[in-house]
Amino acid sequence: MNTLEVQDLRFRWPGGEPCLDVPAFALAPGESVFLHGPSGSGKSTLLSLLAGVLAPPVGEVRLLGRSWDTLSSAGRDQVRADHVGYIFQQFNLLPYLSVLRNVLLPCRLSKARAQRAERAGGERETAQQLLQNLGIEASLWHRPASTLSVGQQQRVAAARALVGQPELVIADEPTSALDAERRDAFMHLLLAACGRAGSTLLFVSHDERLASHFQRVVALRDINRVAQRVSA
Ligand SMILES: Nc1ncnc2c1ncn2[C@@H]1O[C@H](COP(=O)(O)OP(=O)(O)OP(=O)(O)O)[C@@H](O)[C@H]1O
Repeated sequence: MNTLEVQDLRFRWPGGEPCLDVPAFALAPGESVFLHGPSGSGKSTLLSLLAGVLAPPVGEVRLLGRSWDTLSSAGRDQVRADHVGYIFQQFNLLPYLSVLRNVLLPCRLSKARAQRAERAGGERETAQQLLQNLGIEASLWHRPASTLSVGQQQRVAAARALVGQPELVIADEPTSALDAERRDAFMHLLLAACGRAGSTLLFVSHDERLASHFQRVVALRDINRVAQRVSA
C-alpha cells in the first residue's frame, strides 16, 4: 500500500483561476521525494490538500489507504496527528516552551505517536536522541525555543516532525533561511533521521539545487495539468 495517493484532484481558491488539476500522484513507503515549482505555482496548496487541511471539491487523497473525505474534521485532525509530521516554512515552534517540550508535543496530541516513542525506548529518550542526531546539544534542550538560532530552530522542528515515527513527513521550504553550507548539513541530517524512522519524506521547495539529495524528483508542472495548459 502506498503511503499517499492522489486521484483526479482539482482545486481552485474562491474567486480564483484553477490552481491544481492532478490526475495521479503517489508516494511509496519510505521513499524521499523532492517536489519543486516556482513561487505561486501551488506547492503549499497541494501540501494542504495532501495533509487533509483543505478538502478538494473534486478528486480524492488517500493517506495509508484511507480517504480524507471519509473522516470528520476532528477525525482528520487525529489522523494527521497520528501519521503526519509537518515542517513548516516558519517552523511554528511554541516560543516559550523548551526545546524538549516542543519536540514532545506530537506525543501529547497523538496516543499512537506516544506509544511508538515509548516502544522505541521512551518518549523523552526518543526526543533527546532525535535532537542529538540533528546536532542539537543537551545544553540547549531546556532553553525556550525562541532563544535558539534560526538554523537550530529548523532542526528542532525536524525533530518534532519525526518523533513517534509518523509514516509521512511533509516539509514545506524548511531551508529557506539557511546558507548553502547549513542547508546541505540540514538535508543530510533530515534524510538520515527519516531513514532511521522509516518515514516517507515529501520535501517541497523552489530551490532545485536541493534535488540531488532525493531518491525521486518531481516538477509540479509535470503532475499538474493546469500548469501544462498555461505553458502550452
Ligand atoms: N488562502 C488563499 N486564498 C486565496 N488564494 C490563495 C490562498 N493561498 C494561496 N492562494 C493562491 O494560490 C496560488 C498558489 O499559491 P501557493 O501558496 O500554493 O504557491 P507556492 O507554489 O507554494 O508558492 P511559494 O513558493 O511562493 O510559497 C497563488 O496564486 C496564490 O495567490
